[in-house]
Amino acid sequence: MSSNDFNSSVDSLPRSPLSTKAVSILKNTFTSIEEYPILTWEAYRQDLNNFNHRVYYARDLVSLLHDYINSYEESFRLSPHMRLVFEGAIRENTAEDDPDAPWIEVINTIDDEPTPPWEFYYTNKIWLGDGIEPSDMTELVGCDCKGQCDPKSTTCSCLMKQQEYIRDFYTPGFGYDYKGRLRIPGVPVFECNAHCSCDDDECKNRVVQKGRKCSVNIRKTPNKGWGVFASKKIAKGTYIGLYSGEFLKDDECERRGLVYDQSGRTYLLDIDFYHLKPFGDVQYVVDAYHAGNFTRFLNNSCDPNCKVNPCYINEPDIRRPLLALFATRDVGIGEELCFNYNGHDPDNPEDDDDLLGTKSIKNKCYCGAVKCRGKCISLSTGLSEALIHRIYVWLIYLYKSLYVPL
Ligand SMILES: C[S@@+](CC[C@H](N)C(=O)[O-])C[C@H]1O[C@@H](n2cnc3c(N)ncnc32)[C@H](O)[C@@H]1O
Repeated sequence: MSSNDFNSSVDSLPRSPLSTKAVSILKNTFTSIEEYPILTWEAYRQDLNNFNHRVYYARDLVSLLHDYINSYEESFRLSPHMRLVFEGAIRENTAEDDPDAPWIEVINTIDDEPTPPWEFYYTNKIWLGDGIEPSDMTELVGCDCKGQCDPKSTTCSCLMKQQEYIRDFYTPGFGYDYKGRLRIPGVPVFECNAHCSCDDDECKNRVVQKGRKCSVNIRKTPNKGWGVFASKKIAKGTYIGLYSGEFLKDDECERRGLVYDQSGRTYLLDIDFYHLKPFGDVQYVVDAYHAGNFTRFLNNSCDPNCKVNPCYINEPDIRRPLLALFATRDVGIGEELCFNYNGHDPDNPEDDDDLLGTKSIKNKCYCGAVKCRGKCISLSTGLSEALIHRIYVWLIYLYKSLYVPL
């Protein structure tokens, strides 16, 4: 069976109708020298017809591969060869968007299960659920920089956008340092996007969109199901992966949550960040149950080494960030990658109230951390770490402004 069979219905390409705004811009796309038209980037990029912003709808997700495998008897499904099929499916489904990412091995030294359950479509993409509109690309603003974007620029519109959120932290610049590592965990990151004129290869403000560089494996744990482990050292601030899956409205998530609660296993991750508080309660959720990548196997820890960070690329709507995982400290070879499902700071005792107040799954937590709270709840992305950092910066600022040398 050709592997393309499994991907065949994935091409839901919307032909976005040209808005009045875009049509009027189109007329200005060409200037000319004598009778020869000159196409300018400034005009070109504003014509939506020139971009192939592909949209993926959850209704187009395919389950052919796992239906096929699950139709066989257990002896076939539990054959050790299935491991290679699983690893191959990962490579196959990410070849287009993550071609340089290191191979992900599936390892089980605990029991005979060769792979995690065949219950999801492996993907790095976001699949829009029912009632979710595609991003309004007419609103996407790109910068006019040439070559690399400069973190000291006074004109880069992506930097200006980033500054709106990073200014509080008294550390001007992009969300990433020159090595592409996240500078302040929890602060939303605004990467350069498809409408920017900077150089895709050179610009340092493009990290998540370049894909995974770190080496990880999916390994069975003794009492938490499957987990994700570092195959090589991972430096603090390194991008780990995108929490991909179905992008849903919160009401659909509530409905699914009831079902998942029965099984004691959930892959629902709320889009719940401090900068979205003005919009009220959680509006969107990513569900990695039916579609997702290795990040769906990251387990909860009360002393985590990773964190979910909001990241914007080709998305003008502030309520719809991507959920990007980053290492929050240096991670050694063989160490399990985990984040705190509640997004809470493990050093903050007040977080216990929230933990007890939640209505979602409460499993016994097997994270093994010295400061383990004993309970593991549903996934959420709250950001107390960023707030603590902000308070810390304010205190330094206050101290500096009050300090009068003798
Ligand atoms: C997002 S999944 C993580 C991957 C999961 N271990 C698997 O095998 O598919 C979340 C589920 O993993 C389990 N889990 C995650 N962290 C845990 C922990 N620290 N202790 C116990 N169970 C955990 C819970 O069943 C939880 O609902």
